[in-house]
Amino acid sequence: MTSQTSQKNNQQNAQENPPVKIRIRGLNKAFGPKVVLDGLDLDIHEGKSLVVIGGSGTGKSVLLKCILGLLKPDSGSIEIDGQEIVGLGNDAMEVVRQKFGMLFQYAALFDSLTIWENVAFGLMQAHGMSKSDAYTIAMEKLALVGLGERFAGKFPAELSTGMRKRVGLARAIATSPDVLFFDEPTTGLDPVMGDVIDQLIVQSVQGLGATALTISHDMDSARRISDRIAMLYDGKIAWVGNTPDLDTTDNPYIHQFINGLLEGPIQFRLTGTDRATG
Ligand SMILES: Nc1ncnc2c1ncn2[C@@H]1O[C@H](COP(=O)(O)OP(=O)(O)OP(=O)(O)O)[C@@H](O)[C@H]1O
Repeated sequence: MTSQTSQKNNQQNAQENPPVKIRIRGLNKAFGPKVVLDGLDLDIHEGKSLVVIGGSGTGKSVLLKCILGLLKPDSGSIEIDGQEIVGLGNDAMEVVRQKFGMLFQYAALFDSLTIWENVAFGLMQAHGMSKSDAYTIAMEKLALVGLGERFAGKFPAELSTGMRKRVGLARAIATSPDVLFFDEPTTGLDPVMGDVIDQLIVQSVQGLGATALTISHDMDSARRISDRIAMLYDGKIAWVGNTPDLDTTDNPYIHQFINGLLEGPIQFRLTGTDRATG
């Protein structure tokens, strides 16, 4: 093999298998007798967009909150850039969170702040930027999500749900974070606006070269925004793979979930109080 060929192969491998940005091993979380995460393992590769899918109450939000340091796992490991974050104190976790941008399910904007102030908030608070510099960046990010200057001075209550989501996205990318988290990004949106938000998410993640983790039960959206999909069931990852492989895998959990079938290994809960056992 020539050195050129070998270099090319190495580049290909590096593209296919970028380093792991977030490494989760043996993650456990229970609330009283209710086991939600049960020895969960997952790798999220740098610069890739991974969507965690799964039915209601399977623990997607609990997993996200553990990674964000908002919930303390009972045991297990979460490494971000090789740094263990389980057990970190508040101050140290705050420093880790500076790498993060987050779009919450209902955008979670501050009602009393204007649109540009919402976008600029993290730049000024966590990153100590001056008001005028933060304003300039906020306007750039708002323009990226299709919101012009005339929206800057409005308040969240004056905007539609879809526009608030765009503002939430502008805020999430304002600090040019390494890692972006999206919590059910299309919930509450009509299909057209859902599609628009998905496209903006893809553009934003690619534009920043960020690693993205999304939790969702909207399969159309999950397919649009992901490179990889992981399915959470019964406290563990029941399947993880490249998005195009969703349709060819013979994994029975994926087959049942994406086709919305009643028959299969997934046990549907009617009470919401007992843990699935299938
Ligand atoms: N703070 C808490 N205290 C007690 N139980 C909790 C707490 N947070 C989550 N749970 C329970 O953990 C389980 C998983 O919840 P979670 O919100 O992670 O599910 P989910 O997969 O995100 O569901 P959905 O798609 O409906 O949002 C649920 O049974 C929920 O009631």
